[in-house]
Amino acid sequence: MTDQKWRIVVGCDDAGLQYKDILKADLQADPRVAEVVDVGVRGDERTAYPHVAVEAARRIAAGAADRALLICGTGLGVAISANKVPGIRAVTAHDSFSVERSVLSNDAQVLCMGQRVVGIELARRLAKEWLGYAFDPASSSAPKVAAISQYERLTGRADDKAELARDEEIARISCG
Ligand SMILES: O=C(CO)[C@H](O)COP(=O)(O)O
Repeated sequence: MTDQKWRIVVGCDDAGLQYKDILKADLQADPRVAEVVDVGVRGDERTAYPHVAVEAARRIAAGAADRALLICGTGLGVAISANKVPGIRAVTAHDSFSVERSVLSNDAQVLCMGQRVVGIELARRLAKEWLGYAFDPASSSAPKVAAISQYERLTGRADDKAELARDEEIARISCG
């Protein structure tokens, strides 16, 4: 459980619009939520899911939001896209345990669901449960999440010299 009030971004493509709007209304009505920012799509918009997901993820990476809830047909494309933004850990989850562990094990800031996969009442329940979890930086999961960040940081380096240093550092990363 957490006392934190979340700043949340919601987003979807046309295949996730109905769920996004319902979940957005739930989040706006939840006392644990400080702010909900909708990055689309709305109405008849046809923006493809990668653009919406990356926009949402960038807001988190920039510190303007804490979390994002993204919906597409499957919840897969938005997760893949959001994960392209450095520092972002996005997951697709349609069950209670995975939603819990996405936060407590993985410190995932982005939860993705598929409107064509999960029923709306389960999606609503999962989003509600999701708000109740906060990652514990003192937990045994923290070094594993730190290792993910290290891999990301090191594999992002471009030049040859850095590549050598990167490989050496990668070899030293351990979740021990
Ligand atoms: O589910 C989607 C992407 O993972 C999206 O809503 C539909 O994508 P499409 O099958 O490429 O149209």
